[in-house]
Order: sequence, then C-alpha cells, then structure tokens
Amino acid sequence: MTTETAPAVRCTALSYSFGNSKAVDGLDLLVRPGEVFGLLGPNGAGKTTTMRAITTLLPVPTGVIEVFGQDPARQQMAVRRLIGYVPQQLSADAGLTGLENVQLFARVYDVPRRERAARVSQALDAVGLGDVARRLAATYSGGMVRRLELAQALVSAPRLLILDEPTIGLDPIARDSVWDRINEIRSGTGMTVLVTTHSMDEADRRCDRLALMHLGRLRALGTPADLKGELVAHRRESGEPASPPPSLEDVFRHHSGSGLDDPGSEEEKGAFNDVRRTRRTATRRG
Ligand SMILES: Nc1ncnc2c1ncn2[C@@H]1O[C@H](COP(=O)(O)OP(=O)(O)OP(=O)(O)O)[C@@H](O)[C@H]1O
Repeated sequence: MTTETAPAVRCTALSYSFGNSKAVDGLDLLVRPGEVFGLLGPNGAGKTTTMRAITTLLPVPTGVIEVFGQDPARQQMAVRRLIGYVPQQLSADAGLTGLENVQLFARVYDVPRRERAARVSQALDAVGLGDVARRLAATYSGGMVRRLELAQALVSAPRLLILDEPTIGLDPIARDSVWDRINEIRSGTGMTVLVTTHSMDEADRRCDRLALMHLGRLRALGTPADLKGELVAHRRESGEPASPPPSLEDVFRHHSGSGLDDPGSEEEKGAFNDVRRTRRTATRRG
C-alpha cells in the first residue's frame, strides 16, 4: 500500500507496559486520512501512551503501528517527517521570541535551509501570530502560546498533526481560536488530526470520529452522533427511558461503568467530568 492510500494511522493489537502496569492493552485503531480523530478518556486511560507510541517517542511497543503505511519501529525518521506533535507539556521557550521558537523547530525538523524563512513565516501566519512574532513568548497569553506550539508543529508541513490536550486550561474563546486555526489549515492541506481530550464538548463539536478509551482499552468507536445513537437504540431495546437524549458523557458511562474491567473504585467509575486538569496557563506566561 502506498503512503497515498494508506490509513493515516493503523494500530493493531497495540500494547504498552510501564513495568508491570499495562498502559495500553490490545488496542486496534484506524485513523482515516483527512479526519479529526479524537481519543477520549479519563486520566490514565492510555491516550498519551498511544500517541507517544505513534510518534516514535516510546520504545517499540507490542503489536503493530503504521503511519501512512510506515512502521515507526523500523522507519523512525520517515514517520517523524510525516508527523507534527504538540505534547501536553509546554514546548515553547518563554525566553525566545515567537519567531525564534518556530525557527528552532524548523532546524530540529530539518526543514531545508532555503525554505526555512518562508515556512517559518507561513506557520506563524497560519496560527495568527505573524504580527507578534518578534515579541518574547513570555509576553503571550495562554491561547497564544498554544497557537505558537501549533506553529512549531506545523513548520514541517506534517500530514498528521498529533495534539495532546490542545486546549486544556484555555478559556472558550481561546479554545475556539485554536480550533479555528487547525480547521483552516486542514481545509488548505488535507492534514489528518489525531487529538486527545477530556472535553466532551470539544470531542462532540470538533472530532469526526472518536475512540473512547478506558483502562488501556478501546471501549467504543464512531462518530459522536453514532455513539449517541447506539445508546438511544440500546435504551429502547432495554426499555429504559429515551429522554433526555444521551450526551457523550452518558455514552462513556455506558461503556466504562460498573461491570467492565476494574469497576473497583468509586472515583474511577463516574469521574469523567472531574478529570479536567488545567495546564497551568498562568505559569506558562512568565
Ligand atoms: N512514564 C511512565 N511511567 C510509569 N507509568 C506511566 C508512565 N506514563 C504513563 N504511565 C501510566 O500508564 C497509564 C496510562 O497513562 P497515559 O498517560 O497514557 O494515560 P492518559 O489517558 O493519557 O491520561 P492523562 O489524560 O492523564 O494524560 C497510567 O496508569 C499511567 O500512570
């Protein structure tokens, strides 16, 4: 299969353990080219581990991963060239200007020297930071820092953009601004986006398809509408009240609630809404 026709990502029986603890447990996943695919799940579900395995940042896992038909274990550099990655952790340097931050990534990604200046300025313009590129990142707001990190990832013109909690800690306006930029770039390039999120709203509004993960395993897969529709059908068949219409939160509870895997702690059962962590935006300004 050529990289043109291959799925953006295919994971087959993917597993990864930290010591005796299984972070990802037999995951099968297929991300189609051009879609926004969301990995949704509470803390510890295995989302970040899955992403890091795809990005080649973890030692070789068990199972198979393909990124546009390439194997990250054997074709590490080829895969890295296809990917732009925005990790959860802060990746912008507050002591550099926006421009310098993106220039740094252009060198790291080995963007050809003669294309560098144009690509850096395109990436900054694409995220709406062209006018403030010569200001220190320390003076940027949380939303601007997140857009700067997006520019860093975009400077290599990736076919697959991987975002780990892209809008955590941002207010709704900054969130929308980040997503608007991502979608503008997608419509211009056909780029695929793989994103993790805790946010039901973000998953519902922004993702074409979702994988619900819990305790390292895939619990459900589909469009937000399909996932909710399946729960409606299940309620109908089991004689449960049809209203109110289910939310994604209800879908998640249905798939990961008591009786599945380790139903153990009460904390784990229903805590989906309680896991929203902030990315400590304020400290990232200084
Ligand atoms: N470096 C590590 N060393 C040991 N255990 C780890 C490490 N990274 C993750 N884990 C464990 O692996 C499991 C999955 O973690 P992972 O970060 O992939 O989950 P997640 O769904 O991304 O959660 P979060 O939303 O909190 O980032 C958790 O039990 C976590 O404690």
